[in-house]
Amino acid sequence: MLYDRFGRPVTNLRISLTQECNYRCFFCHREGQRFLAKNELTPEEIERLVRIASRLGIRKVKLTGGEPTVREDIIEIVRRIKPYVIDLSMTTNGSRLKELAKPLAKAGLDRVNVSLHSLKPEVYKRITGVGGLEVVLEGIEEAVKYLSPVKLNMTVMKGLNDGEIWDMVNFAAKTGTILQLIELEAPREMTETPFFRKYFYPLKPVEEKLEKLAVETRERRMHRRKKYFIPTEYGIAEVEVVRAMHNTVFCANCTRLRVTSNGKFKTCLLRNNDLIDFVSTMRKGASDNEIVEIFKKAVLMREPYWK
Ligand SMILES: Nc1nc2c(ncn2[C@@H]2O[C@H](COP(=O)(O)OP(=O)(O)OP(=O)(O)O)[C@@H](O)[C@H]2O)c(=O)[nH]1
Ligand code: SF4
Ligand code: SF4
Repeated sequence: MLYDRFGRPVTNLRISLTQECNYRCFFCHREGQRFLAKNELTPEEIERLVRIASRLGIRKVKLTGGEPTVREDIIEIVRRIKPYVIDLSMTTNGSRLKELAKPLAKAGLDRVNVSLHSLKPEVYKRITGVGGLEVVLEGIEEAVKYLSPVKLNMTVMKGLNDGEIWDMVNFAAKTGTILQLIELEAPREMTETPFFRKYFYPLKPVEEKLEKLAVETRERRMHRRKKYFIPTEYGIAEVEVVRAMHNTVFCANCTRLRVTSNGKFKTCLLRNNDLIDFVSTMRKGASDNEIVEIFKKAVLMREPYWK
């Protein structure tokens, strides 16, 4: 197991497979990547990286984007890396889940997180820039059959979807999914922008209400996020709250290292000076041990963002 200078173990890799996306969500953080040249990692390179990571005790991998399912070789990637991974998940906008849920599960994907910021077609379109809510709902229905758990990611934004939180709680119970309520987040220097001020919707009061209503509460190791079990007319809804802004506990319990789609380690979502290239070395014929050294260097550069 690798530990950083703050005693935080690195147990997860978040691999961005591409910067491309078929949506245009106006608040998109693109996993903290900015203006990268395409140069995407190949399935072989991703497999090699994950195999080396497993030697270092990293057995949880999340595939992200952009939108990971726009890669035509997504099934191959999942199939190649599953042998090294205990918990293999993906975060997706859900637009291709209807046709991909079953083959992805067959290839070895364990679970999926689907962005679902609204149940109203017009609001969904305003947020994603493209619409297509119906297809995503069908994709979620299909995903529940083959992947477990299916989580719904709802980024809550003032004046847009903040009135839909409780509808979404019911929807999660009804569909047997887990709801993640996500507070809008941004690097320090952007928190005073008109954009952020306009849409930031603090989830603390919502969390206090969930706390009161919950029949049970659990705490996850990662980020010490709380999970609430809320009774609804459809049964119990599981609700997680992701509140990263100014949250020192969240960062103190951050156990993930990011990998950019063009082959660099990225130590934190919100930093922009933290990239360590590994793919150039890999492409020059480096040994596994040389890649391990780059891994260690990246882990030693990790620092909690809010502290
Ligand atoms: N600041 C920060 N925010 C994160 C981090 N991980 C996830 N988030 C936020 O949580 C949102 C949802 O993340 P997902 O990709 O669905 O994954 P997750 O919920 O973190 O992971 P699992 O619950 O294990 O599936 C992201 O869009 C971010 O806004 C992190 O390490 N740091
Ligand atoms: S679906 Fe995800 S990657 Fe695509 S634009 Fe929206 S937030 Fe960004
Ligand atoms: S250090 Fe904090 S802000 Fe950075 S990735 Fe980890 S949890 Fe997110």
